[in-house]
Amino acid sequence: MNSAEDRRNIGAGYRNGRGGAATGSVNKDCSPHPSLSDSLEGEIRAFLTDEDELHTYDDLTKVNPVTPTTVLKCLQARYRVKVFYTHAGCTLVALNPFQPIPHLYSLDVMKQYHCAPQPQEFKPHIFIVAEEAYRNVQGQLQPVNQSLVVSGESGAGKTWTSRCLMKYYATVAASSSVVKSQDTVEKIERRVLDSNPIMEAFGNACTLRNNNSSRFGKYIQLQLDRCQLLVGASVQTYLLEKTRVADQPTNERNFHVFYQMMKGATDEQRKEWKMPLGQHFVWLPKAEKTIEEDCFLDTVEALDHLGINEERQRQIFRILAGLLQLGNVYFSPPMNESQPCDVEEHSKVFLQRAAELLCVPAEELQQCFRVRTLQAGKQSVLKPCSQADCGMRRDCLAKVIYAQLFEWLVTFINNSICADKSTWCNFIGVLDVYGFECFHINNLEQLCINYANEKLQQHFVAHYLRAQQEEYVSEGLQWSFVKYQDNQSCLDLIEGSPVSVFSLLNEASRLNRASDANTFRARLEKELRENINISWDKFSMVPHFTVAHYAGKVDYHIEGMVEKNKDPVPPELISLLEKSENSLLHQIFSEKETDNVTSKGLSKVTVVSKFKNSLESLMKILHTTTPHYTRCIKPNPDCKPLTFKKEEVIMQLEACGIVETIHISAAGFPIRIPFRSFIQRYRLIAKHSRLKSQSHFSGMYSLLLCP
Ligand SMILES: Nc1ncnc2c1ncn2[C@@H]1O[C@H](COP(=O)(O)OP(=O)(O)OP(=O)(O)O)[C@@H](O)[C@H]1O
Repeated sequence: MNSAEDRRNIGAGYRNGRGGAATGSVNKDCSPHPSLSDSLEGEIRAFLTDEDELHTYDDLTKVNPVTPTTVLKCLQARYRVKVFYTHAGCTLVALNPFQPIPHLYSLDVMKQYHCAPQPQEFKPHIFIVAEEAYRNVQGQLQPVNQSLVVSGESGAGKTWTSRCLMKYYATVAASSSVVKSQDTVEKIERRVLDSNPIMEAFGNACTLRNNNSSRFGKYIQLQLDRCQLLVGASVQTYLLEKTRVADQPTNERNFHVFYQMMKGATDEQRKEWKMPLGQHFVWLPKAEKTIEEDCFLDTVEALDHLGINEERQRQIFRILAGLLQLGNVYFSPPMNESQPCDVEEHSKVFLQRAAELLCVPAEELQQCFRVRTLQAGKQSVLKPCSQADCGMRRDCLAKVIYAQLFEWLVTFINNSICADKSTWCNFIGVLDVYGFECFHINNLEQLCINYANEKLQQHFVAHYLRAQQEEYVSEGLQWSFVKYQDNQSCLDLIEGSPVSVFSLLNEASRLNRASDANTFRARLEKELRENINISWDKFSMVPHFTVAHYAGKVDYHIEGMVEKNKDPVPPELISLLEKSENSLLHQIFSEKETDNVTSKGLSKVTVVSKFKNSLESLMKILHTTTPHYTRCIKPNPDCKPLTFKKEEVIMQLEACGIVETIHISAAGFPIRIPFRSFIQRYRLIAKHSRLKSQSHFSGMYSLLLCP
């Protein structure tokens, strides 16, 4: 990876081209011409001299010259005086304060932005983005539906921002209600907002980078009726990191809900869940740590509001308690290899408790872990599992139960908050997906997460950086192209056809034998070595491949990747769960055959295929909406209040191409209205002007330069 300094130098070649579109004077200055770079250095120095002024730049398009250094300095100056939002052309940059700033998000502030004739004239704020999207729906300009894309790395503030947006709409889109009784409106807003604590309890966890890290992606569609009132919502989730249930990375925690139960249970519940105070659970690391999100009552209250009755809640918590018990079950190798493994003596009590809580016979549960049933023609043959296999089957049971329970909850939430299609006509979508991840060891989970980020970056590039410039050219405007980093070749590497990392992974997953990491690595190298985005460290002993993502290089370990992609569930486990006397568990596993779990326990669809399909559906939705981008920035890696680390920030700014965005925004035409709407709207005032004749317009849109 380049150092921050290197990248700063690359970026420093750009200059502000404000107002330059018409004259074609946008300088993409990548030339090493000494006099040019000298003069740029001079301009930068001159701009930075007036330090007291730097925080006043509400919109980075006004910075001159626009370079990574000048942009960074302005953001730093603003952060110092506790100004956290800044416009960057079409994007809003949100710096995480890492401390509560209540006055910034009060009801009064919401109302101010909502009621202002020109909210853009107010200080930059996430409410401007929210209000702009809302007014676009009111204005019915095509495309009417809106998407608010919130991106940034882990801990940057995406979930926080999404919650804030939802609260905004729950306030402004309901408070003007006169049509519905206060009761109904309150109920739907409340339900929509209550979906957050539930999904966060079950889908978020404390990681090294964020105490409340979302371990899944979500797109929330807020449904608006003809009067732009919030009448419902629906949630689409993406790729829950279910491995965390049975395997928590060092110094990280399991999903919040387990800690909430452990800390918030009443004596009676403790007894029911077989969770005595002080009991150690292997799958509950760092239980001594207390965080804000450990509040069990909030989750229960939200479950109540969403209409999950007491009995259902009991079933949910019993299942979760059963999973915790499973984590304490260990196996020892048998004396004789032809015999199944033994459950370790001190584990037996946990196996018994798990069986009771999951409402399945303990004997059968034990058998499922220790013995595999093989089909030989019409005959079934029983084969003892190795010690490692027993552990894998235990983990697999926990993961499949947790993932299906999460899915059931999301479906329940949707049934509870989704409005009837006849009652809503437009929507505002809020997208909050996990940020780009690069750990010491990365595997399939990180590959999928980073692939999702590549897709979103591509959407931004295609929608804004490329399409906008192409449009100026097609409109016959004089425009010199601003260079940007296009990530298409990285996407081709990951998902392209006929050969890509995903296609090769799927090919290896289809083979009916255990995969070998070195063989897979050799296959990748043979097929993909031409692609500039993939490389290998020749001296590494660990089978891996390195992908150059738009946000940086990531090494992926291959060991276990193919198995993860298959995500097989032994059929015995599913058959056992179908028999559970916990009616929720029984319902989850017997009512429907999900994509990945069939009654035969086999995976029909690989993880990457399923993920790719769900992302493609998301992209289709995004393409039919008007997007609004918010880039959340994490000012320091330690989540310390009001601490701004330049190196951290510059890397994030560069990764999302903020300088290029500012250039294009500054030089371009920020307002675009389709001709038909433009003429409809302004015909009246143009009686004698050329507007009457469409022949004067060559392109699709009226492009307006802001003053
Ligand atoms: N505008 C804000 N005001 C105050 N605190 C904030 C704000 N935005 C974020 N935070 C703080 O930063 C923490 C991390 O934010 P958040 O959980 O939204 O990050 P994220 O980008 O969603 O991370 P991940 O990708 O790991 O889910 C929050 O828990 C909150 O404490």
